Amino acid sequence: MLFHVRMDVHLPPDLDPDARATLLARERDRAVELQQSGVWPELWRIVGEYANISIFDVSSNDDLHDILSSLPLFPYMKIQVTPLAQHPSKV
Ligand SMILES: O=C(O)CC1=CCC(=O)O1
Repeated sequence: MLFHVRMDVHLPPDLDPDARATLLARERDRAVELQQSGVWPELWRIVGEYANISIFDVSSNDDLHDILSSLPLFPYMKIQVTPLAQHPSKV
């Protein structure tokens, strides 16, 4: 099952710089792990925003929820999920 996911990151402005760096490194490691496993085939920065557009390829809604909530930045992101289906005109 494919899902289009938009993640908007809202880190607290007063977050300790070391804690911020550690959090972002953990997020990157987890994102790389999920990309290498094949469940996160697309990850794009939205120009001019601290946000991304991603495609996830997972087995269920629950699987996607578990994956998104495993992200270290999950507490600091607004996430919008759009389930995708086949388009009849796609060649
Ligand atoms: O920077 C972002 O868009 C949030 C994020 C998701 C995966 C990652 O490495 O950063």
